[in-house]
Amino acid sequence: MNSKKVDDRIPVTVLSGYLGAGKTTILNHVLNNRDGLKVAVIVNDLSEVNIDADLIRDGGGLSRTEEKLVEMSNGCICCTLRDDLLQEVEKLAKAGSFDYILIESTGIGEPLPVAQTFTYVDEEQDIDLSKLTRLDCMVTVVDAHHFWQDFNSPESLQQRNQEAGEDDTRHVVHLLTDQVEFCDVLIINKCDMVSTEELEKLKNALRGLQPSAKIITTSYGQIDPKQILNTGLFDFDEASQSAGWIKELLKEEHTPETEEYGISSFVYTRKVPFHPERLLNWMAKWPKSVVRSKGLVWLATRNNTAITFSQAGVSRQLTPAGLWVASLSEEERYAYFGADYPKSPDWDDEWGDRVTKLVFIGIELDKEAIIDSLDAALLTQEEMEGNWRELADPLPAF
Ligand SMILES: Nc1nc2c(ncn2[C@@H]2O[C@H](COP(=O)(O)OP(=O)(O)OP(=O)(O)O)[C@@H](O)[C@H]2O)c(=O)[nH]1
Repeated sequence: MNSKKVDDRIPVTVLSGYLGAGKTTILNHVLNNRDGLKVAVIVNDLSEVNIDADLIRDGGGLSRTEEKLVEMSNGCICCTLRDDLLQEVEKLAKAGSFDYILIESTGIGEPLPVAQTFTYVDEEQDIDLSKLTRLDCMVTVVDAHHFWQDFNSPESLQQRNQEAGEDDTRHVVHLLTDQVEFCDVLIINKCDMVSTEELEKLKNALRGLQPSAKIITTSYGQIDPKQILNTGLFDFDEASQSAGWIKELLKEEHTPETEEYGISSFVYTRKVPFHPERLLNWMAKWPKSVVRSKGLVWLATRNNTAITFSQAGVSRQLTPAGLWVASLSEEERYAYFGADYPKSPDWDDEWGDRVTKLVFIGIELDKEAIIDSLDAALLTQEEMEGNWRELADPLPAF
């Protein structure tokens, strides 16, 4: 007897990617080459008028009787329309008449919360999509022609009138980074608009940001549908850890330089705090070769607070991440963690878990110059012995 378990859950592919990257073009191409699959399509548009839905209705060749196009407008499926997405997908899956669900997210949508919708049980609505559906593939589409312009832009979505709501303070580069760092397949579209050399450079940089995804290059979305349908690629834990900076941080052994694809990355680790003013001066003269960096920073003047450092393109941020475990009293540690408080691998008797640990990803990185200039921003021996509170600190209070 064949004991192989048949997975009868309906597979789902989600397309994300910044505005105008080519999601609808790809979707229509895939629909026109769907090889008999009965497909339900969900198209999400931030505005009231769902233009993409019209384009798919006109260009996707969906059967009016056997297939379905669901429009989700006036919001984003990763936030305001999340509940509606749950309900729509549940309805489609329960209908039992489709072989596949294809979702096109809005250009300003983040893929991670959409993926979570398929993997977590929604207690409030009592919907567990993981019983009905199988998230097959998270796809991010990148515009080869516009990528660098957007990635290097200091603009926020609000400045471009593209925000999801009044409290949406995201910058374009953060959105692009979130989209690229969370996917199984990365489609570089509009390759007709760049030279071979430019494309190679872009591919290298994207490979550094996202080392796990399959990268496909195309023009006008002319991909083989098999590359994004029934791939079996999605795995939540893997996707959550697929960003280049996480991979580098988790590596047990740091291979000195990965010259593969011309990209290199390294981790800068120091158990000496930074002088805040010198660190800010260093950040102001940002090394152009660095595409992405992220990690934790130990600042002398904020000795109790671990600080997250995140850079993508021209955007650089220092934000509080929480207290160092070492800054807590024994009673506080007990209250937070019980008898066994976590000791990170970087723990030492003098400073506990305080550490600076930064991942740098870039093209043709001058690693030694970066390390030397960062070292010059650490406290000197003399400063280590002085009063840290008196050091110049231009950062705002957290
Ligand atoms: N030159 C060129 N143009 C393309 C390519 N792919 C799509 N386009 C054009 O780019 C524009 C945007 O494409 P869409 O497929 O609508 O992009 P989208 O990501 O769905 O856009 P939004 O829904 O606004 O986020 C359209 O005018 C397409 O015809 C391509 O590979 N090369």
